[in-house]
Amino acid sequence: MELKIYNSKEAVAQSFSEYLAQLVQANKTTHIALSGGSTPKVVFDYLSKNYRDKIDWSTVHFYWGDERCVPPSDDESNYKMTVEHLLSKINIPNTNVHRVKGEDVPEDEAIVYGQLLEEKLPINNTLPQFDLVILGMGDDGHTASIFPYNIHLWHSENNCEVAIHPDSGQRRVTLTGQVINNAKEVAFLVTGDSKSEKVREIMNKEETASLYPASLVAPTSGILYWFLDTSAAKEITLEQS
Ligand SMILES: O=C1O[C@H](COP(=O)(O)O)[C@@H](O)[C@H](O)[C@H]1O
Repeated sequence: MELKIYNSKEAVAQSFSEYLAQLVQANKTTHIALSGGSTPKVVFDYLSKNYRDKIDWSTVHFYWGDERCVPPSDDESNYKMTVEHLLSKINIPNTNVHRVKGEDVPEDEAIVYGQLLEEKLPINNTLPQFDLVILGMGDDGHTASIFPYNIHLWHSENNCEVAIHPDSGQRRVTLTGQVINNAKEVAFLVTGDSKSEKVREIMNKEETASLYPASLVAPTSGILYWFLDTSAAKEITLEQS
């Protein structure tokens, strides 16, 4: 695990964008699972402004680590956020964008999307393998759409599951642990004060950390990055990091 800490959200976006550009350049095709949330939005803005012509987007295929079960025109849609902040501003073929159909019946879409991953991605260790899974972490320690109260979904034998947001009751389709931990590389993007407690518990390997799905992210490849700003990282103790 590699911890990368920067002074601001913008500096996180800059560093992550450099990392992404190098990864794409090193591969003929790069399959990436995207995250929703506040930090990816800043990263997408940075990429669209600074890497519009510096990345060959035709070699990149985008998927989603989780999606809210709403139509793609809904403000809650992770796909819509990505279109507005990145996809509409770069030159990427539509055929390279593999969205979760949030408007379909969630239980059906979880199966369909799991099959799509098996068709589109290389299979390694009998499972679809992303080159990169980008993750956020909620204030409650959730990642993708696996929440502390339904942490058992992480261990599902399916590629995707339906999860329900604990407060809003909103249904979501989410990747499960077997696919996330099978990725070649996984990168968390986490910023802001409200994340610092959970970041500390996870980084310091405190007993409570096991309650949080984000603590279960441990790709078998061993390549895991946490891109943090100083606000999110402020409670990590030096000797533990
Ligand atoms: O609901 C979601 O939240 C998490 C974390 O988002 P953040 O705004 O707290 O950074 C995100 O990873 C996930 O994709 C999204 O659907």
